[in-house]
Amino acid sequence: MSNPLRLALAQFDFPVGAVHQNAERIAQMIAQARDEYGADVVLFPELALSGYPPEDLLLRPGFLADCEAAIHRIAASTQGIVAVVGWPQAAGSVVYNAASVLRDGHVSHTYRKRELPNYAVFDERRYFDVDPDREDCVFDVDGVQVGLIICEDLWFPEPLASTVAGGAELVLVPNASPFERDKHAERDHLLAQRVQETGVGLVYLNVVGGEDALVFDGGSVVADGDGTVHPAAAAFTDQWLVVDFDPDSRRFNAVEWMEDGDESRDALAWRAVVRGTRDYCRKNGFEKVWLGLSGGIDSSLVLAIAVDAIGAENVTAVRMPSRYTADLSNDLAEEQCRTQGVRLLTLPIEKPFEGYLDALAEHFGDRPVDTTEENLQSRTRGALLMAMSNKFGGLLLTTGNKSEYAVGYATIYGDMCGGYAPLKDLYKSEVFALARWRNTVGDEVIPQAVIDRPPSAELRENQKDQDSLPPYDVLDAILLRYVDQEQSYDEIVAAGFDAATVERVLRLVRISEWKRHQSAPGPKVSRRAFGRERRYPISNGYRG
Ligand SMILES: NC(=O)c1ccc[n+]([C@@H]2O[C@H](COP(=O)([O-])OP(=O)(O)OC[C@H]3O[C@@H](n4cnc5c(N)ncnc54)[C@H](O)[C@@H]3O)[C@@H](O)[C@H]2O)c1
Ligand SMILES: Nc1ncnc2c1ncn2[C@@H]1O[C@H](COP(=O)(O)O)[C@@H](O)[C@H]1O
Ligand SMILES: N[C@@H](CCC(=O)O)C(=O)O
Ligand SMILES: O=P(O)(O)OP(=O)(O)O
Repeated sequence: MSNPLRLALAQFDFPVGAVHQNAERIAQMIAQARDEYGADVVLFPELALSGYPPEDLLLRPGFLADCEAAIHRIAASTQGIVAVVGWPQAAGSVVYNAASVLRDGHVSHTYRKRELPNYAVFDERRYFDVDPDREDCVFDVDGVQVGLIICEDLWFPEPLASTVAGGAELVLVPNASPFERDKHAERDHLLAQRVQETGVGLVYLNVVGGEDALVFDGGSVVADGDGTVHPAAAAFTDQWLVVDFDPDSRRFNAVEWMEDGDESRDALAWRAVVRGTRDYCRKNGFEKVWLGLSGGIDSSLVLAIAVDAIGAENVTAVRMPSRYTADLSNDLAEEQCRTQGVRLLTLPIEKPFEGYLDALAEHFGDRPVDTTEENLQSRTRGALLMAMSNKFGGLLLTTGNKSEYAVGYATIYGDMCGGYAPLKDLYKSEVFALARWRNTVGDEVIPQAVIDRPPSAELRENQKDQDSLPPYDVLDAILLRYVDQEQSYDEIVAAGFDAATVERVLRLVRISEWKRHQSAPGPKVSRRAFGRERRYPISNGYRG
């Protein structure tokens, strides 16, 4: 009979680039895991020391040297416990995505990741090398053989199989796996499969927190050697997870483990956009946010996200009526702010808009009114909102959704003004669904009338989105196939969509690439987000 091994897993946020602060925190956490939880082993997420993804910071020799110095400082303070810490390890002219085993004041082992993800949001081969020796990492902790692999290694059978062949009874897997709707089920399936292949106990620890356009959900999990995958830890929640591993049965027993209350797709998506917004503000030094509130669904949802993210007292909504703004728009904006306790300012745009028109009149002559004047209203709002954020501080949130970004249905330097776009990776149909879901939790923060009214830019008399775009259910279905699933024009038409509509939508997506290149970041929620994941050329001759 062997004694159980106590493991403390640090499901926390380790901000990118904050090497010194991360190192200090990691050292404190190691002591806490030992003293408060009596842990034998404490595990940190992938590249916890540098944060993930450190991107081109990895090209700076000084950054790599700081990481190396920090890992040795942490090691020197590690006594009475084994700590596993992820960091970027430079060795001559190459860099490894590494995790080191720290104990008794020194680095006892360093494992180098073998499978470097280079797809979707990942570009690890730009920065890291694979060690040609591909050595496994297995170390002894109180008679238990503990193995170590890193994130993508688990998605291939070989690294785990060879670690187990090297004697591991328990394998630690630190991760930096960004949130994506539907990924949880895939992860659980993967873990079950690997455990069934090897019979080893598996610890999957994921980092948590928003980092620009990525949000890491945590959602860490352990799997027994007999194939049982335990319930995941609460997603988007910073917490210590403490488990005992029994080497005889190869089973885990939770000591401290908070699970999710609601793991539905909408609940997770909500928490992703809220966490992404909160962490973007926090990591960039913003306590307060601004937004233009129109009485439409997008700005209404962004308001609710902002309130959940940083608190009603830190949000200012601005309604900015024009000659085309319906009374209902102004009333609904007021109702939302009242329900949520948000400060509402009113800044009519009529006068500055008139001023622009006057200034341009001589040059425009008798040219007919067109989208120029429509966009000018949006730009007037953008200029005023940026002025408010300049004068009083705070971040302007921009309210565009994935459907609008896809087809360029937004005014550049107008409503696209702003530093962060919470809805950027949610199609309009998903915006509606999420608004309905949010209303099921507590107060009805998005008035039903906002959900029911037809979307409108209100930039001309009686304007409706549907005058210029296909109905959103059709548009989003085409976009999902074209953008998220990489289907061709022929495939989409073969699926039953009207050929002329498909051609129009695909053309709009193509010609608005330049707008997306200039757009604010927003949290990835889907399998194929614009930005670092879907990188298309602006000048692009491909049709298909
Ligand atoms: N969400 C909404 O409901 C909403 C809000 C505002 C505007 N809108 C709509 O969005 C549309 C915006 O109109 P728009 O796109 O013609 O105006 P825009 O001003 O956003 O973009 C047009 C301008 O972009 C520039 N441009 C075009 N292609 C370019 C390229 N490849 N590289 C660099 N610059 C380039 C040109 O200078 C052109 O004047 C309008 O139909 C408006 O009603 C919708
Ligand atoms: N009347 C308005 N008051 C404040 N903010 C507004 C108003 N109209 C539009 N906005 C802002 O612009 C975006 C995009 O508007 P669409 O209605 O989608 O064109 C909106 O979300 C507000 O932030
Ligand atoms: N396939 C992995 C790769 C992550 C990584 O190696 O960082 C994921 O998405 O979770
Ligand atoms: O951007 P909003 O809030 O004005 O929503 P809609 O475009 O649906 O009117």
